[in-house]
Amino acid sequence: MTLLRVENVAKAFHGVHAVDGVSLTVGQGRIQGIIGPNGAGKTTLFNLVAGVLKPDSGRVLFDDMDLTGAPPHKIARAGIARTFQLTRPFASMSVRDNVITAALGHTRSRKQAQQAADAVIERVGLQRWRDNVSGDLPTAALKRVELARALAIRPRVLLLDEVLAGLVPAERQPVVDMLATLRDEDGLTMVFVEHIMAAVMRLSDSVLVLDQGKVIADGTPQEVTSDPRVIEAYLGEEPTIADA
Ligand SMILES: Nc1ncnc2c1ncn2[C@@H]1O[C@H](COP(=O)(O)OP(=O)(O)OP(=O)(O)O)[C@@H](O)[C@H]1O
Repeated sequence: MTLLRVENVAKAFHGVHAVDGVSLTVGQGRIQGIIGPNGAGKTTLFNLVAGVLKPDSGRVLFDDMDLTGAPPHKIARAGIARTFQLTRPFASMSVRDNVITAALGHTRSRKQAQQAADAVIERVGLQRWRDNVSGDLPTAALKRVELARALAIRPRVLLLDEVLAGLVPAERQPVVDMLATLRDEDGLTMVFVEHIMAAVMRLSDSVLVLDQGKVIADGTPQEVTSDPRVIEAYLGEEPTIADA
């Protein structure tokens, strides 16, 4: 079953076609990777789906609801959550309060929000940091807080924007394993933008490749990484293909 359908969306900034007629369908319980060189339009595409930006044209459909141009809170309430490339927790709040605050977007009951937050904190392995002030956390833990905040609204689709960026290789593997578990055990549908190709290869059911706002390839990880256009536009210049 298709859960998220992006139809021919476009967005230009002062004449720069950041996203130029991109379509995408993501089935329930699938993981969709998005790759491409810097400036390809990946983050802009996320922002169009999450309601941070309104498309100039095209549509965003989620579970057959037309969410095109809807504000971020409405999109979150419909079941689409996102993480940001740069983490954005409230620095002076504890990890637990940060996650409770996010959970309150889903429920008005403080007790339910606390229970949801505690469950999510355990799910992402943040128990030892639970009562720490978020601003004091190392990057790897901050990334998990970002993930926990997104999961706290109990999304049906999770948009992950470079969740592995800033992590050393030893820190990446547990996060990749966690994402695989979220799909395999919780049936969570994910769309993720990532430069670490080992993670893209391991996690993606399907990969969309963007270059200069356009789709240049769409297929299985094996198909797109052997596509000469993708090698020329992206992989050839990036040493990350064999990175762990
Ligand atoms: N708010 C904005 N105002 C003007 N131009 C923008 C804005 N956001 C993005 N752009 C431009 O749109 C194009 C696509 O940018 P975008 O950030 O979506 O690419 P990206 O694929 O996410 O890149 P990266 O891998 O570096 O994060 C770039 O040329 C960028 O400069």
